[in-house]
Amino acid sequence: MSLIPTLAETISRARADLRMGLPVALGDQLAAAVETLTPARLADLRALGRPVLALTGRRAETLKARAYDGTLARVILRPEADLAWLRALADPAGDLRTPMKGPLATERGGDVTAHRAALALAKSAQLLPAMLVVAAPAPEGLTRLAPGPALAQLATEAAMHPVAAARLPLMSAERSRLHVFRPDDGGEEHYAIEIGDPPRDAPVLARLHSACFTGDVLGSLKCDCGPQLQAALAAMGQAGAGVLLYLNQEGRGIGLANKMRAYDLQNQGFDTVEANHRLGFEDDERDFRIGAALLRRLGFGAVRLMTNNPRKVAMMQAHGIAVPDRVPLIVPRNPHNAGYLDTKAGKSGHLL
Ligand SMILES: Nc1nc2c(ncn2[C@@H]2O[C@H](COP(=O)(O)OP(=O)(O)OP(=O)(O)O)[C@@H](O)[C@H]2O)c(=O)[nH]1
Ligand SMILES: [Zn+2]
Repeated sequence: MSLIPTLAETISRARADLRMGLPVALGDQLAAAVETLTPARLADLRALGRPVLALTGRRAETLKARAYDGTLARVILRPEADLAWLRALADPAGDLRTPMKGPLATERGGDVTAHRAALALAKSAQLLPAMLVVAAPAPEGLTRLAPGPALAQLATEAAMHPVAAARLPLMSAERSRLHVFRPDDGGEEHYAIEIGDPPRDAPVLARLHSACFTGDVLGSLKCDCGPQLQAALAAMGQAGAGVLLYLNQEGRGIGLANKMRAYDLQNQGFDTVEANHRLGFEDDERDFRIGAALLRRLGFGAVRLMTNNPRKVAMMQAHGIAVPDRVPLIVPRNPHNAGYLDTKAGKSGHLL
């Protein structure tokens, strides 16, 4: 029956629920995001059973909590644990000011599929990956998911559909078209800027640009995104042909709010990679299959990829796009981005 939501559609609802502060049912567990939880909902969840706080292994490492499940830790709540305590475990902003939150006891053994699904959902909703999970039947009206299939679906590539396209003359290239793509799972829209009329049977000059509101729009000096965006468009304009994908994966996939949390940690002395880890994220949470899918949808099978990031090259190749050529995209350093560029070169393997 086509009017019943599909698994992908139900996941989209679950994302929206978590962002609103509503718990979702994952099999026989209820899961709520600590970031959006209210005192009333915390009290009601506690009344249903014995909740644990699911954290990523990254966050657990900073908190010195044992992650018995590898990339996941389940912190046991003490009787006096309140929302402020949970928030302090979820959000590293106050780690240096109030370092002693523990010692934290963590659970071992048992099935953690629901906890893993809960953390994957939090990340895909661009919330802090800290989820309160309690074994309890779902009250009427909550979104329900089977945790195993939900996890598998989250790892599945959403089909991207072209929605609209129009001519858009740019300063760097007058003959340009902007295409808008929409995934079938209610996720973010992404854009392709096609410059000139690149032939489909030859490698196209291409850039996979990840959204950076601060760099692209505001001209932030902290990163190299704005100048890279302009330089890529200028090079394509000069060459007379190219394709720039503008992927809405702000902050390497963690979203602008979490990126600002990461910047706050960077102001406390951590580098860009450490900041992501302290928040509970991997250094790069982007899904590069989207870029490959868009290139394919536009008819391109081979690219001359403008990037300094060898991972992007490897990801394109792994997802069926040939990369016969890598074109470096070096932009000027300034006192604010020097540390960031050094970390990308030193820790993330960028060729700068
Ligand atoms: N989490 C996080 N994201 C950042 C930070 N600085 C910039 N970004 C994001 O990083 C992304 C920029 O990466 P890109 O320039 O597309 O790619 P790259 O991996 O640096 O590789 P290149 O192709 O060589 O530029 C954007 O989504 C930015 O919002 C940071 O300190 N923390
Ligand atoms: Zn940036």
